[in-house]
Amino acid sequence: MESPPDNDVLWARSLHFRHRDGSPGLAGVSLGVREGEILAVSGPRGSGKTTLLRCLSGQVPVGTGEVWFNSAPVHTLGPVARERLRRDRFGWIDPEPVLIPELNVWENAALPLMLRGTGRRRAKAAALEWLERLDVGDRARSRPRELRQAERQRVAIARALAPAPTVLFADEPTATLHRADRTHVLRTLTTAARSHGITVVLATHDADTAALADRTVNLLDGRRVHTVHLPDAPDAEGRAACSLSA
Ligand SMILES: Nc1ncnc2c1ncn2[C@@H]1O[C@H](COP(=O)(O)OP(=O)(O)OP(=O)(O)O)[C@@H](O)[C@H]1O
Repeated sequence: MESPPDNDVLWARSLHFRHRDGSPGLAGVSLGVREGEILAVSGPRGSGKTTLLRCLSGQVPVGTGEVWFNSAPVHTLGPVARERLRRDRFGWIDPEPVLIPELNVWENAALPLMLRGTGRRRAKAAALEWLERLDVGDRARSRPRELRQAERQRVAIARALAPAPTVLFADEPTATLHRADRTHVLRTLTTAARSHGITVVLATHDADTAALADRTVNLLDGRRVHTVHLPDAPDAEGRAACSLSA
């Protein structure tokens, strides 16, 4: 078995994935993510970005292929070990914020730290620090329903960053935000990741968002491609231009 390169924090080889209903998800994706890197996974809707992030983060078991984290196999782990890995080493941001309505904002942001065993006081301090950085510190005692959507997404991002995960998976984290909010939140996220050495895998179909990353991997129909050029208007045949990788 080929071993992953030492400086890749995540490494995947020939990932194939089919959804439960038989829909194709991934068709032989290989990639490496270097430590501290911000990697954009780009491609049009339905190209497999979310599926790839879910496979890399151990949310779902891969069909065939390998996923390695810090030179240890993830693809051979059972559900409990994968769950522990996700809790202790990974962070996740969904396109839409999923917060617990019964908890206030700081409790939501502190929850992953407390689940890892951090005491309530320290978890609260870390949560408040990140909420401040994301400009929602003044909403710390509010319930999620009292916040605007953009504020809720900032809370979800603070919650993902507070435990300083080794790898943060961000699935279209600013897709639902207005342009001004989007730029600010993305810059906060990438600056925070760089200053804390957090590796980020960022799924996006937006070229401006991908431009903030160190490197971009393009997907189309569950495969890696060299380029995915999405013109403003569809070309003569109504399709985006693309070229398949070897
Ligand atoms: N749970 C599911 N069951 C069946 N098919 C699915 C499921 N989730 C995704 N798919 C299909 O798998 C393919 C890849 O979907 P995926 O969500 O990974 O793409 P994506 O690039 O993240 O798209 P988007 O930008 O719209 O989120 C699509 O054809 C999609 O319809």
